Amino acid sequence: MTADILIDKVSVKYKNFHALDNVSLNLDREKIYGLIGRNGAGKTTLLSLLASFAEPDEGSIQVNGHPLFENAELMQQVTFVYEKDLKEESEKVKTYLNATAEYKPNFDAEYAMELVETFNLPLNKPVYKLSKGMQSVLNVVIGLASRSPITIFDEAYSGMDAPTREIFYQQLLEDHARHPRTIILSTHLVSEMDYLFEEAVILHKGKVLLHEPVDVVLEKGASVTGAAEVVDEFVSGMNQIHTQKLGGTKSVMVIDPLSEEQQARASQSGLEIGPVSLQDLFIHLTKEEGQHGSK
Ligand SMILES: Nc1ncnc2c1ncn2[C@@H]1O[C@H](COP(=O)(O)OP(=O)(O)OP(=O)(O)O)[C@@H](O)[C@H]1O
Repeated sequence: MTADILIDKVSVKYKNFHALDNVSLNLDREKIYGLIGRNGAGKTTLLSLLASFAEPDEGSIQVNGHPLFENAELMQQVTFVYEKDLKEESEKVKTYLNATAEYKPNFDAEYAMELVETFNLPLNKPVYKLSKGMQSVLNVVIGLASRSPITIFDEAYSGMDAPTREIFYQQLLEDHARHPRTIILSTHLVSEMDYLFEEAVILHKGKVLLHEPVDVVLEKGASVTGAAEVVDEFVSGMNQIHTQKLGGTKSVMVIDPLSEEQQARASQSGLEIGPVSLQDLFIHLTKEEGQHGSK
């Protein structure tokens, strides 16, 4: 089974505050989604609904055309990986993994053992004695080996060091290619993880600000790099969202898409044109009045 998710006009309220405000999203099966948003944007609230931890106050969520909430069969198809507190877990890693496998219908024990070796996870250590990073690894191993049609990683990597995260990203891409499924990655590590995403969803103050394929997002603007004075002249009058300067070289992100004529002119002037970065676009789109970046 693979899964389509239809989130239709969903709102979640805490007293008068809307954590989610009329959110509609259609998530196609087998894609990898990046869910990004500033602190408090509503990411975990949304993902908790997909994990059936709660029901929306308004609107509905359907998976493959069936309402998700309290649907035991569909809930079995969802794995929600988050920074779970494991300090009460006294059983060994091996026992913990075996126990998890029992309620995950697609769990691949052989793949779990491969991951244990790859990440150097100590099978005979009690779970509560694992370092914070290794506890994240255990959560992530369960997420990958569960092979659930809907797999959600909610900032599940914060404890992991950079080389370990890199192994996770590689495993995720390789296993997704072997066993395509819907994967949602919520993260603040946008520039590190953007290459994993097929589609990006930006949540802002409980609303969907953007939902588009990443390659379309990257065409919304451009980075212009070259000799500072040539760059300055070229981008003059354009909507500039980020500037970096190193010696005489300057790189400016603009969010005007460049015409063919402009691209030709840039290359004649010795300028290098690249895509806009998802992170810069995200910062730009969610900037509050009065907040300034490195411009
Ligand atoms: N139980 C609750 N009671 C009241 N407000 C809540 C509750 N849970 C979440 N909120 C509020 O809802 C908003 C969205 O929270 P949420 O945890 O979904 O954000 P997030 O995008 O995951 O943030 P972060 O990136 O900081 O983890 C926040 O303003 C938060 O304070």
